[in-house]
Amino acid sequence: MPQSDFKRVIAESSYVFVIGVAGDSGSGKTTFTRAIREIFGEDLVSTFSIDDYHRYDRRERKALGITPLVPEANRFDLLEEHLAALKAGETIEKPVYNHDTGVFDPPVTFRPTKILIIEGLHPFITGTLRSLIDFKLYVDPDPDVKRAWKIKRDVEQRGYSRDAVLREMEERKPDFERYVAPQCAFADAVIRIAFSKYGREASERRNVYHVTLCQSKLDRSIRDVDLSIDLFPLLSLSQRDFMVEFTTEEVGGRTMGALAFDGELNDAVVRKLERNIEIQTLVRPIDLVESGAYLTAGDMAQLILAWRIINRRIFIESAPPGAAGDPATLSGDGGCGCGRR
Ligand SMILES: Nc1ncnc2c1ncn2[C@@H]1O[C@H](COP(=O)(O)OP(=O)(O)OP(=O)(O)O)[C@@H](O)[C@H]1O
Ligand SMILES: O=C(CO)[C@H](O)[C@H](O)COP(=O)(O)O
Repeated sequence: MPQSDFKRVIAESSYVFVIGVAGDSGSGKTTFTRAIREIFGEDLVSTFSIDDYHRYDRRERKALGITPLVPEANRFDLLEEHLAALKAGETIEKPVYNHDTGVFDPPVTFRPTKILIIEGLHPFITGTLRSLIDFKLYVDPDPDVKRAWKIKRDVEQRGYSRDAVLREMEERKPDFERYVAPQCAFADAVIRIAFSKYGREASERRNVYHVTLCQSKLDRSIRDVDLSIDLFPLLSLSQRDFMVEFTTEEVGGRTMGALAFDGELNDAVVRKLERNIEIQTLVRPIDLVESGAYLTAGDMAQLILAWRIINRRIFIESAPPGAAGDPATLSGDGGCGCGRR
């Protein structure tokens, strides 16, 4: 496929490309989904949370003594049915779980766009769901990062006390380990986030984290895809600390490439990468940071993931019928190395 055709091909194709984002509550799924939506353009991307497919409202869960992480507390059969319909380009009547009230609002009409992102606790839990998702991402912050994020959000924005947040996190832990964490074995990419090696203050004040992007290996090379990172400006312009490291890791019984970043990078290092994504998506401008500013390890991971998603979408378009599934996505068999809680 020639460069710059990505957005046109997507718009003209009937294919609905589904991205699934899995992770615990407060792990950064919504934040990441928002960034991907910005990169691809609001017109191409729609998204919903699979919290809408809870079976019980908050009071009922309390009466039953179960958490929303237990599979039985969710309507995966309905989610499978709806996702299949959306992939076929059909409109659904989607349930709505209201986090402010803890009960269900009336269903809403939901129309798919050419890129659909579903995010939540269990997007990869059944084989049917996995087969309907084209790109699977598992978001995995370290426990102390997740605790800090969740306390900040739930206390400041949702009106809970610090103790209530900590108590709930503790109560959910066993179900998280049992039902959510094992899904990372099915992910094409896992993002791990830890506090920065340059100090927790850098994380809390400037959003600088140590981010590791674990990706399944591609079994093919793709024409017209160029992941350009320019190291020259890093050597000549950067005045801040930065590190990049590549290792291989066992994740969910598979070997994944793990690219770790920490610190802040001069924006010139990724200008070529931004421009390449721009040329492919026709979304302009893709400017994660102002010129002369610094971008964080998290921004870097988002850009690389966006590129990886573009690769997958291009592959589907150019692959012969029946070859669209990436073998790497189908090999997960539990026993995951993530979810280190
Ligand atoms: N990459 C990030 N960098 C800094 N802070 C982040 C990042 N991702 C998430 N956070 C912080 O963590 C909080 C929770 O993130 P977010 O709402 O994206 O999580 P979630 O997984 O969607 O949670 P839930 O499922 O409970 O809605 C955010 O309010 C934000 O403050
Ligand atoms: O895990 C969660 C979100 O991913 C929530 O705990 C779940 O959706 C229930 O929501 P609430 O606590 O608002 O009743």
